Amino acid sequence: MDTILVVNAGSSSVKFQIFSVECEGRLRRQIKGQMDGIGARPRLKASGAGGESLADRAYPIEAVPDVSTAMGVAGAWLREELRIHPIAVGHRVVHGGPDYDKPVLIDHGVVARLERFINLAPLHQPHNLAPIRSILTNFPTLPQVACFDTAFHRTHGALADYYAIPHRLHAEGVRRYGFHGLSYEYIARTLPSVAPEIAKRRVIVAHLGSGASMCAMKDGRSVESTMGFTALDGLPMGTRPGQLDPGVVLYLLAEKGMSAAGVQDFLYRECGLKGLSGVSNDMRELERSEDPKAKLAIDYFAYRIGLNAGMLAAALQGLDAFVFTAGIGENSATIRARVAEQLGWLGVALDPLENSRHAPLISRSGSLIPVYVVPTDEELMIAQHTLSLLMSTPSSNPRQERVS
Ligand SMILES: Nc1ncnc2c1ncn2[C@@H]1O[C@H](COP(=O)(O)OP(=O)(O)O)[C@@H](O)[C@H]1O
Ligand SMILES: CC(=O)OP(=O)(O)O
Ligand SMILES: [Mg+2]
Repeated sequence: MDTILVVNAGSSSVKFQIFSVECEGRLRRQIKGQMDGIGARPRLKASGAGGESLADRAYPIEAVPDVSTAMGVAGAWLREELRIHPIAVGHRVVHGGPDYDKPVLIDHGVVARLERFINLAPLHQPHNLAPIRSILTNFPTLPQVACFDTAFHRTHGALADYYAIPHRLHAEGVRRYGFHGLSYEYIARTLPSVAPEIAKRRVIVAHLGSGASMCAMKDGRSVESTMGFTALDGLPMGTRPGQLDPGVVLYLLAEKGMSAAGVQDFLYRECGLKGLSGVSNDMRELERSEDPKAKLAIDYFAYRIGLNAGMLAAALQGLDAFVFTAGIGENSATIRARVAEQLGWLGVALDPLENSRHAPLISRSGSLIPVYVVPTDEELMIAQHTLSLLMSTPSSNPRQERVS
């Protein structure tokens, strides 16, 4: 059986999936797993196509100290115990910079170019590149494909690409990229089947997970996004503040004597829902908490989503539908209801029963703007890109280069 391994490496976890390549290039998910708690309480969990558990193993902290090691452990489990030898590996890479507007076959030159963006995505890029390097070293002939979070947004116009700073900085890459593009691309490709009446129209998609952003889409293409040069901008997130006056950064540097590295760490790890609530970065815990600051963090999250939706509706010059996706968007009826309240002025009216059931369409029949919940699937998107790139690049010839 020909299989594709998909790797989505985050700051403290490595998620992976195995897809089999069926006839006519169809993909079927065979295994879904993750190694999380890296550096704290490492645990490998995996399930098969029917949801049955294939592994649930805890490791001592020193056995899995980093993402690279985690990838090695998960890879050894797939190869040695399940005898899986993929024909290719597809990776999520968060930052592709100005040059990559589509997935690319990886070689050492590509890795060197992507290393330039490590400081622009410090929570993600180093972890995205670690498994790529480790596979390049250990299986140099195994084709690897990088799929970028930024690529989907490269269709946005020049006005959406600029900051009001001197042109020379734009020329060297200081631009508004936007992220979560693999998720938005999946939603754009899925809308024609789940909601054909709005797929070609003006849609705001809210990807609300640990990282959170919104994308203004028209005819399935990105027109605007709340994220910019880095994945810090826009909505408040688990540990990132979202939109922030750059004067705050100057204050931290000049008045608080923080170093650049200290500010980076602060902005990526200490702010957002965690900083504002002082309780947790996890929305489930905030929803359970009685602490008034947890309530404030939830209010702030919903308020900022409402404000940003107004901005994106202006970019689209109107709005025909709103879509929720990702961990919070797919699972939290409470947050969806709070966001819908913020969008009431646009004519959004939720159906509480459909919302509590996480139905695909959660607005009332009279709602001026229909509201959908569409589960995202970044991994399937990566597998599809990987397969099509392999098929269109004869030199990568996966069947000849299979590792055994
Ligand atoms: N049932 C739920 N209710 C509220 N929030 C949830 C629920 N399930 C997951 N979440 C939230 O989803 C977020 C993680 O989303 P996810 O898309 O998996 O993020 P990432 O891929 O960036 O790690 C966490 O904040 C988690 O609390
Ligand atoms: C880009 C980004 O914020 O990704 P994630 O939501 O996976 O942290
Ligand atoms: Mg994510």
